[in-house]
Parts: sequence; C-alpha cells; structure tokens
Amino acid sequence: MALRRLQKIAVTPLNITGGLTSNIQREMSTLPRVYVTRQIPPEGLKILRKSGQVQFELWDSDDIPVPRKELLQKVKGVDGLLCTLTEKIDAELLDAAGPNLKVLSTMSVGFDHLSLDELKKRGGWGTWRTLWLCGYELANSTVGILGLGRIGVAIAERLAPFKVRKFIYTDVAPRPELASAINAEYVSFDELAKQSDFLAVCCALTPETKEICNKNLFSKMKKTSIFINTSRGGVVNQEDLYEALSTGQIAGAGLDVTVPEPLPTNHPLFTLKNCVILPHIASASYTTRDAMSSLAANNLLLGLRGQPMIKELKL
Ligand SMILES: O=C(O)C(=O)CO
Repeated sequence: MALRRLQKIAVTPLNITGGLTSNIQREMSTLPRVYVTRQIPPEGLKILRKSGQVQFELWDSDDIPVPRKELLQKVKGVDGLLCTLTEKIDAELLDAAGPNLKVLSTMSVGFDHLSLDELKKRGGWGTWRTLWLCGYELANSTVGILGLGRIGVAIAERLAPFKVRKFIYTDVAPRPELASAINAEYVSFDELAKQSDFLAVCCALTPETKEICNKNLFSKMKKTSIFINTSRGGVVNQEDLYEALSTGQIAGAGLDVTVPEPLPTNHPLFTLKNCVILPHIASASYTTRDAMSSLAANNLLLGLRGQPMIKELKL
C-alpha cells in the first residue's frame, strides 16, 4: 500500500555515543506510534520519553542493525520512524509502513540511505481513489436532536434542504411548538440513540445532562452513525467517546466543544481519524458575534431600567 501522508523528513547531524541496556522498549498508550531502528544515545530517547507526545518501540542493539525482516514487521502502521544511516528507507519499507507514516527522522547528516524519489512520491495528496475520504449522506437519513431548543430547530432548518428523511428529538418533555416547525418526532433517549444516523447534541450543560453522552448512549448507536456536539464538552464522557470511536462502535464525531477548551493537542481524541475537533468556533461569524454582544448589552440596559429583558434566564 502506498504511503499518502508523509509530511516531514528530518536529517540530524548527531554524533554521540552511549546507549540504554534494556531490550525492546515499549511505552503503551494511545499516542502516535514511533519505531526507533537502533539503540540511539540516551539524550534522544529521553526527549522522546519526556515529550509525552509519542509511544515508541526500539531495536535495542548498538552492535547489529535491526534485521531487515524485523524492520519491515516493526514499521507496520507507525506514525513516525527514527532511523540511522544503516537502514535503507526505500519503496519496500515505505509500503510496509503504510499510510500512517507522517515523519521520517534520520540520526545522520547524510541522506544517501533514503530513496528521495520514493519519499517525494508519498508526500502529497496521492491519487484520487474511489472511496477516498467518503462519508455518509444526509439525504434519506434520520437526524436526531438531543435537547430541542432554538439551536436544534435552527440546525434542522439548515439540514432540511439536504433531504433529511426524518427529524427526531428527545428532551425532558415533548416541545410541540418547536417540533412542529421542523416536523420532528418526539422519541425516548434510547430511540434517539438507536434511530439517529446523525445525532446532534444541542442541550444545555446542567447537573442532569453532565456526561449524558456516555457508553450507554454510544453502545445503542449504529456503527454508521455520526455524533455531533456543539453544546458543551461536559455533556460528553470523552473516555467513552474515544472508546466508541476507536472500536468502531460509531462511525465518527464532530466536536466544536470539549473539556478542556481548547483540547490539548496531545489528547487521545486527536489521534483518531474519525474525529474532527474545532476550538469552539461554531458561532464564530462577525454577524453572530455582533448580534450576541448587542443582545447582551441591551439586556443589561433593560435590566438596569427595571424593564423586561429580551432574553432572561428564569432562575
Ligand atoms: O453562546 C454560547 O454559549 C456559545 O457557546 C457560543 O458559541
């Protein structure tokens, strides 16, 4: 299989001796996987370890280079490869590594052991493929809304032209006045999970909704369904979401909100190909932010004058 997403190649003019004495080193986590092809001097290993950014495995010998057969096995699916000048990085090796490989770093100033043509070939988008970056269609789908308020209705109005077959929603009680505007059917929480092809969370974060989206919800969803959260990160149990996405329990997630915000770039959710994360920007248009600031200012002035506010949170 061809490598499609090679992003960086680094050459390193290091000349340090020394090393670790243990056999294969393995740090298990959900972080990007790196293979280190040689017992490199401890400073480099310390940097990798301390970074908290990667899990790595090491061929722990300074005397003999990793046998080619072993190397071809070990590089399968890695995100990064740290090699030395004794490893030939050619088409066979890059194919064995596969499409996850993003960075190749060599502990050498010379780069004659790297097949530059093969590396270049794998640096761009690659060729168009029939199922490349395919997703699921809104047409004929069932869209579920968890918490139907003005935002849920506005989302449904925007999705309807894509020929959604059916809108369903759940809330503490049916909300017929809002639901009628989008022809949405009230269902139970379980039915919402079971039927939704796209499930959009639009509820407020309250003690009742905290982590309401957890393994109980995800385990009832279809394997082809997409989970969307634009409300608050706290309504989701992120460990359960990670589990559901990484095991294929659900097909994908789009998150505008997370805990914390912004989500640290080494968070396990960022390692998933089926999770798109934004830094809370769903309302980030000049018009919307102007409207939000005007509303807040007008509410304040009305309140100070003792008049009814345009939007008042009933306590
Ligand atoms: O207004 C809010 O509460 C927001 O989350 C803005 O995106």
